[in-house]
This record gives sequence, C-alpha cells and structure tokens, in this order.
Amino acid sequence: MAAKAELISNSVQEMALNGKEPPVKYFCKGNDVGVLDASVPLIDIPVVDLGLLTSPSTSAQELEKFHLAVSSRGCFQVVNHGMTSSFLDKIRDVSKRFFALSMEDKQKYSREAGSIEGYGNDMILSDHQTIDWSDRLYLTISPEDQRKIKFWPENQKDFRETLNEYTMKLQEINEKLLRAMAMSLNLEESSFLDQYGERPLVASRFNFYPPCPRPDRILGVKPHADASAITFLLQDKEVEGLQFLKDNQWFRVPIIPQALLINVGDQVETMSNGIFKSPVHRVVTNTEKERNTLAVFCIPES
Ligand SMILES: O=C(O)CCC(=O)C(=O)O
Ligand SMILES: [Fe+2]
Repeated sequence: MAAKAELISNSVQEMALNGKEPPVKYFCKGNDVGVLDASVPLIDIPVVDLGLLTSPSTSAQELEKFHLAVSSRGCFQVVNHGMTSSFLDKIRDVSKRFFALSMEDKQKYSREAGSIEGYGNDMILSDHQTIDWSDRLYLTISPEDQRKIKFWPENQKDFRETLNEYTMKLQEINEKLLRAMAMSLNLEESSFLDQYGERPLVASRFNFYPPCPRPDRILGVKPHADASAITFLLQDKEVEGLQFLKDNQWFRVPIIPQALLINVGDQVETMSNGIFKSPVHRVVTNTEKERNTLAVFCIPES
C-alpha cells in the first residue's frame, strides 16, 4: 500500500491574522500547558564568559561554573563570545524581515512534503498529532554541499551573508565548548571532538511565533529535548517564551539580549555517559506579541 502523503498545514501566521478560534489540532491534550505568567519561576541559569573559559589564566574557576551548568541543568547563557550586540541584532533583523514578507513571497521557499528543509511548520505524521503554534524556516548550513540554496531567501541582500558569518562563528564556539566539556571531566581536551566526525552537520531553524488567542491550551513548541550535540539559541530580545523542565517543574528562561542561550543535546548526553544533561524544554505562547528566535543545531557526523 502506498504511504499516505503528508498533509501540509496552513501557516500559523495566516491563522493568527484571521482571528478565528484555532482548530483543535493545535490544542494540547491533558494539562500540559502553562500560561506565561509570574507563577512560573525564573530558572537560575549560569552565565558563562567564553573569554574567561578559554584563557589559560582564568579557565579553572569558569570551568567549574560551566561544568555545574552542563551537568545539572544542561543549559547556560554565554557572553563574551566574540560577536557584537549589533551583529546579533542584524541576525534578528534578517529573521524578522523574512517572516514579514508577503505569504506569496515566503511560499517560494515552502518545504516539500516529507522534508523539513525550507519554510513551513510541523510535519504531520498522524491525525492525532498536536501541532505547534509556530512557523519556521529550516536550512542546512553544513556540510556546504548539503545546502539547498533554493530555500535560502534571495531577495534579502544580506540574509545569506549574515547567516553564513553567524554560523561560522558558532562552529568555532561549538569547538571551544566541546573542548571545555572534555576538560571539565579531566579528559583529553580533544576527546569529544575526536568522536565528532569529519562532516558534522549544522542546521538552522528560524522560529516565528505569532500571537496566539489560546495560550492557556496552545504551545509554541511541545516539550522535547534536542537531538543535537549542542544547540545555540538566539532569543527574541523582548518576548519570553522558552521554559525548561527541572525536577518536574517548568522554569522560564530570562532574556539577556547580548547572550547566546546554549543547551546540551542528546548527542552530548550520550557522549558524556549521561553526566551532561539534554534538558526537556518547551515554548509557551502569548496573546499580544509575536516572538522570533533562531536555533542552530550542531550535530556530529551520523
Ligand atoms: O524558540 C525557542 O525558544 C526554542 C526553540 C526550540 O526549542 C527548538 O527550535 O528546538
Ligand atoms: Fe529545542
């Protein structure tokens, strides 16, 4: 029997504009939704200074903080990473400009059924699936011969250059973090990198969360852990939404505009024999403000 063709949903952005009650397929089942309000406590998330972490004279103390962050929570914010605030704003800006294009223009980059590459939203794999309240642009960055350039917006002059520059920088930071992880376990500095492969994967996911009429029942992203080694998240500068699960309780992530939020993915949890944790996280919605984030997933060669 032929496989059932995947159905592709309408964009969430369009649905948010029509103002009607969202279809039930967006509603979470059970009680696993939380409103973004002050009753969800802020997570006490460490801020790691990358300059201190990688300097021979200051690394010991910073390494201890880093080790605690990746082994207890699996997430931290990194500052002094070598990118200016205005460069981070430029990335946020190219992302906003993409989602601000007309629907017709965005649809030129629409993903195809059965593939995540391009513009779209959740893959529909079952009639019972709960769909996330977000639209995305998913692009493979590395290896370069795997790029599908037809999905890279071309009418925004600096989109390609900016994304290229940003992800090159993240790959350098990724390497530094993998070295620091090994050092914090008293292992040979290159022991994680040695397992990382010659052709690791880097993929970017621009996330757009329109205002949602039912934040009491609808999530921007369902609870999940990332399959990456390390995920870099550039948060929206103004609008919160990301929450981490710790000891069965959800915690909000604070915004530090000039920082990158980093979380350990399943690959690093495995490579570290479970010492470093790949945390479960989710994104909540709100009725008033749209939210833009950019997740970059660094993944070892399969
Ligand atoms: O947008 C966010 O805050 C998080 C997105 C996320 O978890 C993901 O893309 O895997
Ligand atoms: Fe995630």
